[in-house]
Amino acid sequence: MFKIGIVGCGAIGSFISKKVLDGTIKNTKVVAVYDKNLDKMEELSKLTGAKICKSVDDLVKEDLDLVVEAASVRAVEEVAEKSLTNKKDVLIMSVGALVDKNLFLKLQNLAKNAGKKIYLPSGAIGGLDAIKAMRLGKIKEVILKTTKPVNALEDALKNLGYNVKDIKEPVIVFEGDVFEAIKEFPANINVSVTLSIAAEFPAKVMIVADPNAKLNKHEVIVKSSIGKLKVCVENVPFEENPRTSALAAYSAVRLIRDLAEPIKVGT
Ligand SMILES: NC(=O)C1=CN([C@@H]2O[C@H](COP(=O)(O)OP(=O)(O)OC[C@H]3O[C@@H](n4cnc5c(N)ncnc54)[C@H](OP(=O)(O)O)[C@@H]3O)[C@@H](O)[C@H]2O)C=CC1
Ligand SMILES: O=C([O-])CC(=O)C(=O)O
Repeated sequence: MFKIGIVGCGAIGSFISKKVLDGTIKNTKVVAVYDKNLDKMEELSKLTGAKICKSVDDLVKEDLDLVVEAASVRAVEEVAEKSLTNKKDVLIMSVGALVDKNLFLKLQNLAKNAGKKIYLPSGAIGGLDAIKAMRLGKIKEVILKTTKPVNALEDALKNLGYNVKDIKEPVIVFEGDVFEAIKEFPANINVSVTLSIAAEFPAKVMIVADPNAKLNKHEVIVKSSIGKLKVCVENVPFEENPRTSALAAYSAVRLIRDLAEPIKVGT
């Protein structure tokens, strides 16, 4: 039996758990959960039978094959560092944290020394398989244009001083590099960091708030010496958390399920 611990019992953590329970992810059990939100943690524990942990320290001491971080950019350093130090593989959803080169290198070294893996799912975008291959040529430009409904961007927009009720037509609310993008939209644009890590090239990012949009749209463009890639995904958002695309959670489910598969498809 493959044993998982989950930090962050929100939309993605709960979805992964349901896919363990319904057998989409086979021979697997969610054995431990942790969340700073007690209600969500208790709810997920009730659903899965997993042990409620008092802290990340408690969770990583359990007998686990994989720790899933599905909490927040701010949680990543503690969760990943403690997982690897305690000889556990870790899957990171809040990939945005890895925009910090020092953290990226620290975790990479910890993983190497522990003989453990850090998994970064494709999340809410597509095309990383091709981009990773293109990277072996010369990457010239990486662009991500994200369009989300206004309510999906609400927290970040309020912090930036927008009165969200005044947004009546599509507005470009951000244009800049991946480093600024994840700082200003930490819960909305993790994908820009995943993309930049896959390409090993910093993405240019544009974020559009569209009051008429119903879907989370990500348009990825990569220009390289090997060719040009254009991928556009239009994702259904989660009801429980409209900031998050369903595809992001499905991508994590697929990654965990594939760990046990003998045949690997895609780069
Ligand atoms: N890689 C990708 O493509 C994508 C990544 N994401 C990222 O994945 C993560 C999970 O997303 P989602 O499930 O939708 O988010 P949710 O907000 O639905 O769930 C996150 C849960 O984690 C809790 N939490 C936050 N910080 C901590 C912490 N430091 N320690 C313990 N618990 C914590 C939250 O508590 P509370 O509610 O009290 O804040 C909440 O219960 C987010 O960081 C999100 O930005 C999302 C979509 C795509
Ligand atoms: O789910 C999405 O559409 C993307 C997202 O929130 C993120 O990358 O943080």
